[in-house]
Amino acid sequence: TQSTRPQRLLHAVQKNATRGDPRSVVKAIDNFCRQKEWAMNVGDEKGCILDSVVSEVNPVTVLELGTYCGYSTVRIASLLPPRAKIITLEFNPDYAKIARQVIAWAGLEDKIQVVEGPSGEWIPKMKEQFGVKTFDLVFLDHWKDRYLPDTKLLEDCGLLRKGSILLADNVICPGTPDYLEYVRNSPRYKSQYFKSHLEYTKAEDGLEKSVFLG
Ligand SMILES: CCCNc1ncnc2c1ncn2[C@@H]1O[C@H](/C=C/CNC(=O)c2cc(-c3ccc(F)cc3)cc(O)c2O)[C@@H](O)[C@H]1O
Ligand SMILES: [Mg+2]
Repeated sequence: TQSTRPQRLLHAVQKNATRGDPRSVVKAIDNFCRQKEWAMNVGDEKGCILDSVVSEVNPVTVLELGTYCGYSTVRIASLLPPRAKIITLEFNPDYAKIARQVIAWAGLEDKIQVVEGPSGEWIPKMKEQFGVKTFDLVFLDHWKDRYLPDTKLLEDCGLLRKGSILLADNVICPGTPDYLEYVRNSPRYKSQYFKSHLEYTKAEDGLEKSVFLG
C-alpha cells in the first residue's frame, strides 16, 4: 500500500539522522522537505526565530497546539532546561503515531508528552490531568481558525499568567486574521510580528509573539 507523506518524512529521519541527536533530526526533516517533499513544518528560517524566543523565555512548561510530525516539538524540546516539559496536542492519531517515533529517534521522550485529541477538549483538563498551573510558552500551529478560540479558552481556564508568551505560526500564510486582530488590539497583550518566509519557500509568512499582561 502507498505510504503517506508523514511516513516518508519519518523514514527520512530514521535513514539520515543520528539517534539521540535532536538537531540532526531537525536537519534531516528540513533536507527532506527542501529536496523531496514540502511539508507544513515551521521549517528552518522561522525555526531560528522560534529557537531565539524559546531561549529568551527559558520556559519550564510549554504547550504546543498541533504536533503534526513533531518537527517543532523536537526543535523546542532540544532547547529546554533539564526539568522543563512540553505538552503537545495532536488530534489525528496517524500524525501522533509518526510524531512519537520522530520524538523517540531524537531521544526526547522524557521532555515531551504527546496528548491525542482536540485542543478544545484537552485545554480545560490541563490542570487536573497534567498538574499544570500555567504555561510559560504556548506555540500555536494547528488549524488557523482555532488560534483565537483556543487562546480565549486558555485565558478562561486560567492557564496564562502575567508574562506568558504566545508564539503563533502562519499569521500571514495561510493567515490568522481574527487572532492577529485580537492579540494586536487587546489591552491584555503586547504583540510583536517577526517577518519571515513560509517554510521552504520565498512566500512571506511570519510569527506573532504576544505577551499576556494578566
Ligand atoms: C479540533 C480542531 C482544533 N484542535 C486541534 N487539536 C489538536 N490538533 C489539531 C487541532 N487542529 C489541527 N490539529 C492538528 O494540527 C496540525 C494542523 C496544522 C494546520 N497547519 C496548516 O494548515 C499549515 C498550512 C501551511 C500552508 C501554507 C501555504 C500553503 F500553500 C499550504 C499550506 C503552512 C503551515 O505552517 C501550517 O501550519 C495537524 O497535525 C492536525 O491534525
Ligand atoms: Mg505552521
